[in-house]
Amino acid sequence: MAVELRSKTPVDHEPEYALQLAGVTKTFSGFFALKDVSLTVRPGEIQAIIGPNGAGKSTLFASVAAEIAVDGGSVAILGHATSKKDPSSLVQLGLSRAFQVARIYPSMTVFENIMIAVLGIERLRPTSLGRRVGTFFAPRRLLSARVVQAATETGLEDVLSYRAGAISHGDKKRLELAMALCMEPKVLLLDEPTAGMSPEETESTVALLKKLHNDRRLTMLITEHDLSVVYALSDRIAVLNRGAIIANGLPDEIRRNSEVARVYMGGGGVKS
Ligand SMILES: Nc1ncnc2c1ncn2[C@@H]1O[C@H](COP(=O)(O)OP(=O)(O)OP(=O)(O)O)[C@@H](O)[C@H]1O
Repeated sequence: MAVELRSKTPVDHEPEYALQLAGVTKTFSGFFALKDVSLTVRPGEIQAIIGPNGAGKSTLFASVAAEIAVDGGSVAILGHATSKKDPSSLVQLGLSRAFQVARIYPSMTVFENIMIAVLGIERLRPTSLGRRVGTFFAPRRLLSARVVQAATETGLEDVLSYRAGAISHGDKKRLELAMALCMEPKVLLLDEPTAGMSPEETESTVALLKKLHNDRRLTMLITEHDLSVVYALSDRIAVLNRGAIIANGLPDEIRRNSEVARVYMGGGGVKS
């Protein structure tokens, strides 16, 4: 008689979508900042959101990060609905965010800044008993090793002892990225990752993001005004205009889309 063999532990299936927005609407005093926005991003994809000023990009990011409540529709991260969750519980779901203007502590050292992020995630980490572990019990040597690892991964190992306010603009953005990586994200939101950077800093940031994406198989949602960065990084590009997605496709499809060219660039194509 054939015996059916079954594993005793359930298989942990990866959800089909790392990020799913379904009919998301957000109004400010009756003005539609987002209008019935639906978007899906598969695990490991880099999805860009582009669009002219005021299109709704920041509102979309804030909706995904649960920093604002949406008026209609739903957002799910790795299969979990985010409604009624606060931003810190989204960290536990696997979401981290880096901002256009790096949110760091300028009077503290680079090491101390990263340590704050490491301690933050330690506090959120559940123990095998289902409790949240206190930071007091984690050996300092181990925590320090994680700080150094994040700094090395982002190219900050030589400036660990510097005051964060005194490092270059590019390094400040790397520092925020290092802090976001300490949260061990599966989905990373990147708001203008190369804003204000020199061409050299932009080039090395694009290379760093590609490397992090490959090494960690991160899903990334990115908004960026520099289209050469968008084309260099993205698997798919969605175009927002007046709160609605007017196109979403492969970089080449977006480059050739005449409606995108009309609303985004006033005609003439979407150039990198
Ligand atoms: N808190 C708010 N109160 C009122 N209106 C808002 C608020 N936040 C955004 N808006 C409006 O919603 C629309 C979308 O704004 P949003 O900042 O999301 O656009 P954006 O695409 O990020 O623009 P930019 O590229 O200039 O940063 C704009 O018309 C903006 O004025």
